[in-house]
Amino acid sequence: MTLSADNKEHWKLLHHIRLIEAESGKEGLVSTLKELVIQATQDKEDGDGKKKLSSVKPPPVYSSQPTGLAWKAQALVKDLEQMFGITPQRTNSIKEVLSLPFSQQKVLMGALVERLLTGKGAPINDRSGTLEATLGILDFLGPEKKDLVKETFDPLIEYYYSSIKKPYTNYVGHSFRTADGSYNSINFPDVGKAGNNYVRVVNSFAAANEQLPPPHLVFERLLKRPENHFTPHKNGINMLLFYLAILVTHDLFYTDPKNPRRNLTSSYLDLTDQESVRQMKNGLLKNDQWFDKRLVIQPPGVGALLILFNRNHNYIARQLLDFNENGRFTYGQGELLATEEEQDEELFQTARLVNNACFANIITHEYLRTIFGAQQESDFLFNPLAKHSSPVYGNEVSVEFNIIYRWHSAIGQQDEDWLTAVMSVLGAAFTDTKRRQHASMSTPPKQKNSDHSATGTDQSLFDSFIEPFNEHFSKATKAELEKGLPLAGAHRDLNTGLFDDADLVKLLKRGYNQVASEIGNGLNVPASLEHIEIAGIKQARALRCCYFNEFRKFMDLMPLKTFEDFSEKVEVQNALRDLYGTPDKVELYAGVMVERTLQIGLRLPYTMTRGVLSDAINLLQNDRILNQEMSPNTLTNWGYEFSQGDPEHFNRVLPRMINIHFGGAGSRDNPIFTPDQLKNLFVAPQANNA
Ligand code: HEM
Ligand SMILES: [Ca+2]
Repeated sequence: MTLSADNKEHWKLLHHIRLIEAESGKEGLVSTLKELVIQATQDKEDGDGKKKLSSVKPPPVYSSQPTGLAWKAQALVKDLEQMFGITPQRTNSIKEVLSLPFSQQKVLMGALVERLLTGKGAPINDRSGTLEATLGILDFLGPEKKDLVKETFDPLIEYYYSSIKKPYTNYVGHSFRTADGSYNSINFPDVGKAGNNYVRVVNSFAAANEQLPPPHLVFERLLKRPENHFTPHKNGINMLLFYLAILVTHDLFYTDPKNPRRNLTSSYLDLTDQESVRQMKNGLLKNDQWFDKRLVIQPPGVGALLILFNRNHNYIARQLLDFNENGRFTYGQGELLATEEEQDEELFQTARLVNNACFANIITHEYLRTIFGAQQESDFLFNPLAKHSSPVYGNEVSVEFNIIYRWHSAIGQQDEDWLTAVMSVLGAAFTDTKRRQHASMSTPPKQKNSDHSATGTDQSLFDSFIEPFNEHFSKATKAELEKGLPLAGAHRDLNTGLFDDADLVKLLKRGYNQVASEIGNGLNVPASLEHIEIAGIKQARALRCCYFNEFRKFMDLMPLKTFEDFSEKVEVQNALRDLYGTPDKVELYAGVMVERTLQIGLRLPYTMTRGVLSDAINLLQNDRILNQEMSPNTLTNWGYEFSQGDPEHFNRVLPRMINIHFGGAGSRDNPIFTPDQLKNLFVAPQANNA
């Protein structure tokens, strides 16, 4: 009998053999295997007349298709198995394999082992008999075949070993976040912890610029928005998006007023610092309260948005206890939780993670989509968490990202006016603060990367602002202030401490209706931020940040060669020339702010975009909790389901949160946001209709 291309089975086999031969470079395989097939066919015809080659079943359809050599080997081995009947029962066929020259045995065994290992991305069918076949063959090998055993088994040992990743990244009992962000990485528990120094990502090796321009000139000539020169955002992005951005940046950056190298908050998107506003009962937070006093001078819509998360936490905690899945929140004798305190802790931590999952949902479904210019109701989803990673190192924010995340140029007209008013009241206190801060920059750098002596976050600086601020802007009564920090334009119920839903919605709407400013090209930062920006420039210098072009090179971007490449505004090009002389001497702070912008979505300057995306992906993928604990197992079935968003809104959770938590402000006939508005919350309505 000869192999014939007319016979479907033969043809298929020959085809596989040729492919394997071509890819493996093992010449002579075809002829040897041909002989084998002939023998096998005769064997079948002789020994078992009913079973003709043509009656051999075609290879099964694999539910998932591995690619490349692995797939071909898989198909080949399947065919060979069926023809030879290589099973532990068919020892004759195995002997035939062993009678092959050594080089061909290796190829055949290699194909079998490869078949065992073709799980990359596609699940392995462990019922295929391949393991039995391989072991069946090895069973026959005497000591003279030990090389073949080794070649067959080495990859298997390596394979079995490597399916459990080292170092271990998760321990039982570490499902919850710690208050200060430590132990996010089990292996490097200090990484990303509140109180650490900023990381330096880009080392500078260029000569220092000994003629740095005075910071006030950098602000004046490159950053400051000239009076009455507001440029509305060309894609109509509204301030609500930037309120969300402010929550993100406040969660990641909180420079110690006494030490510009140090970050007082954790480097994870974990809605940090909630411990101090806990009720310490039933896992609840105090009504409409938050910890971070820095938010008081922000546009009040930022506080309203944060309250949305506070209310979300309490809603989640109540639901968790209500459902009490598998009795996991019951306490008492014979229960998992012994005391009411343990119940509070378990509920608090679980609710915190569900809330955190909602925050992550909003980052991927609203924030990143907007940055990229996709509609929120869209199939496009840029989700760095989609494939669960096994983060070893954790995340630590850097001085570079602190700079490229300062989007003060985006501030809209209404919020600019608000800030001008705030600064005119608090200005003196603020400037004074900054002066003290600068004095501390001249102290010699600490060698250690964190200061463990600090306990908690010192907010005393902001305490002095609260009273004059309240007097001028929120006008909360003493009784109201006892219920929590003030918010301009909103009042608390004296019994519950809750703000009025309608007040909060008004504040959110102020952001929703307000078009932001263009961000890049320079000359867009409101004048009232002068002191804040100057402090930022000085901080970047004190921390010896790299040059703008060094940062670009680090990010694999072409350095800019001319000042025309920087900004489209001629006055900015000229100012850069006057202040820095040559493009390579432009400092990172100024460079990222004045650069030309992408045309889509948020229209961020190019280098900022590149940096922010690298940062965001590292932030999300290096967070153990976001990668490994966002499951029904940790969040409960209900909690997980809730955090996955509303299928009717492309799995966004934000519309549901607004309707549940600010529900008192709307009705069926007069919803808080119309269905159309809900589809795109981050484009101002006037721009949306344009
Ligand atoms: C809308 C009104 C805003 C106000 C009133 C405001 C105010 C401030 C103030 C006062 C500081 C200095 C804090 C200090 O040095 O102690 C600051 C820093 C900062 N701002 Fe803003 N900001 C606003 C918007 C934004 C936006 C939209 C972003 C970007 C998403 C942003 C990102 C940052 C960052 C990253 C810092 C550095 C934080 C640190 O190092 O602690 N800000 N801002
Ligand atoms: Ca944080």
